[in-house]
Amino acid sequence: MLSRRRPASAPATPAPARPPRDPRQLRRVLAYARPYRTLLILGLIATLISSGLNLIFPLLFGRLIDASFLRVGSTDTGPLDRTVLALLGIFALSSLFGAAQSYLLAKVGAGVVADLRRHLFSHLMTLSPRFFAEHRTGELTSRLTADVGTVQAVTSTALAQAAALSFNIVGSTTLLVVTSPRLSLLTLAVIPLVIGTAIVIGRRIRVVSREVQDRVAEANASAEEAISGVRVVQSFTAEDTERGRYGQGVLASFLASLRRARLQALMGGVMSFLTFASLAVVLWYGGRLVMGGDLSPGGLVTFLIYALQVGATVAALSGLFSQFQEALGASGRIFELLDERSDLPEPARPLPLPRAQGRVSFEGVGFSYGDSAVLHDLSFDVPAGQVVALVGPSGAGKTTLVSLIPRFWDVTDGRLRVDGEDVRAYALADLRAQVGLVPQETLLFSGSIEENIRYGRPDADPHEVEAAARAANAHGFITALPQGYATVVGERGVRLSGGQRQRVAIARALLKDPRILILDEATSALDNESEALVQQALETLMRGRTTFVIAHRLSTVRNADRILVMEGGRIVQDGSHGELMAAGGLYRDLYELQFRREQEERAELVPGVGG
Ligand SMILES: Nc1ncnc2c1ncn2[C@@H]1O[C@H](COP(=O)(O)OP(=O)(O)OP(=O)(O)O)[C@@H](O)[C@H]1O
Repeated sequence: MLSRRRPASAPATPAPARPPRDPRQLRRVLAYARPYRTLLILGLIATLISSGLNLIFPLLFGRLIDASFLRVGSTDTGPLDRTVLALLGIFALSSLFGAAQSYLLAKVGAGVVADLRRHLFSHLMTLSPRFFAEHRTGELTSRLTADVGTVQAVTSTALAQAAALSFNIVGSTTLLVVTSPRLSLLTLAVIPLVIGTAIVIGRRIRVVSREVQDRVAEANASAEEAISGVRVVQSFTAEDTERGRYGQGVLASFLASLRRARLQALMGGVMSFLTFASLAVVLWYGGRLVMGGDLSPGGLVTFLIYALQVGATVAALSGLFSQFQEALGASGRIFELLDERSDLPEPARPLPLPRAQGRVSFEGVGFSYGDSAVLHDLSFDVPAGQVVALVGPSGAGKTTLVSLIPRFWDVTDGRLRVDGEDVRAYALADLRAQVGLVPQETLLFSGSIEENIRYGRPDADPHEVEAAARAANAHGFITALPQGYATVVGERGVRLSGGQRQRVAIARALLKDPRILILDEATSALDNESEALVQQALETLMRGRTTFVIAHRLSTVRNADRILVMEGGRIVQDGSHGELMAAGGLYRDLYELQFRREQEERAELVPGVGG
């Protein structure tokens, strides 16, 4: 793609600013659960029923104890039998509702995650190259996977759990007090201690959790770069460098995870100590009440179970609290992306552009990437159908110039017109539908060759696909493949040669039939036969279209209607090959340096060709 090249000076991914952890975000997250509200409410009801049932069983347990232990020697097992039956019934119902809850809520969670991922991805697709120059791919995919996953729980299980736990805590505390007010006072004294610990340690855990996520995202980003550029890595035998880079990322996330694990262990330890210590105290004091005849043994058991329930509920609530906080962090990062707006504004009332003629005019165009001015005061007019070659030293701004035409970037100064109207007056999609792009490095998507050719016009019929492939000199090699047009090409079309990939890309552009064409000529040499086929295909493609070609080959330059010579972001020469040769200057220098050699090599390779 035109925006592919990121020079060394391009801004590295800035350290992500901490997104505001605004509790209002939760409402935004919950909005994603809205389409599933029926399921959510059913899940909530199931949760409440099952936790309500859980409130009854300690009572029955107490009764069970009194019905057996206090009746040593009695033969009437009736009360015991009935109590056990009731217990079994309650367990059965509670498990049933528990299962219903878990399924219903999982369904909500999965639905929310799917929607959020789709939404986030579709939003990312609207953003401009500027955004992608500032964010690393791995970081973005990590938002799509890890962060969305973190948010999932909140919209489903965590929400229901919070409701159930709150219900539970009110219920079991009330029953606790009813069972024994004096014991309750003692037990409830522990609770502030538990909550205090949970808040203090929980806050640290949240900070560290966020760090874990950040480190994982960074490690992902470097893995992604190394994997997608594995050939470059291997060709530079830079495996160790990459191993080191990724290893460091993994180490950082490992260390952060360890810190989190330590805090979690501390929290768990403190909590369980508090739980068991208060249990011991309750047993001690409760035992004295039973000895004094103020409480039955069954009553003490009932009390103990309620007390345990209260403790467990408080612990669960604190866990839930940190889960909510984590989700708040993750949703912050997600909404940060969702709030990112493309810096390419769409006109409120776009001009229609059914089929452009293809006239392109630059009027005093200037362009800066951020603060660095790259193009200065460019003015020229290209009539429809003309072939313009752009030549100039590296970094002169050729790629930048052509990427203004489909509005990958907007001009900073002046005006760029297509068919006499400012490009910003058209709908972006309409404008881009008129512009075809054949980049230097062909990107084929994973899928069949046919799908790849059809990419720019999904509704094309198979005949049109074939006609485009024929015109691009690709039909021959495609039909020679075992599966023909249905042959699946790898992630980056690795199973095709460079020249074949280019011809598929040319077929793709032909099928789209754009009025304006941008070619970034490949610099890497193809063998002569392949090059001739590609060249021929390109000529077919250029026919009748306004073409801008970033030219690296002499033949392209010489056949162009017009050559724009760029240097330092300005057009320094403008004319045909003959005119520019006659005029002398940069073009002739470039010609002598760059193209003359090509000409000579050719002459040596193929006697009689060249000249
Ligand atoms: N995304 C970007 N952010 C910041 N600066 C950029 C960006 N892309 C290009 N530049 C800078 O803009 C200048 C022009 O780059 P451009 O790629 O347009 O040159 P070019 O003539 O196409 O070079 P080449 O022939 O090497 O491809 C260079 O100095 C480059 O460093």
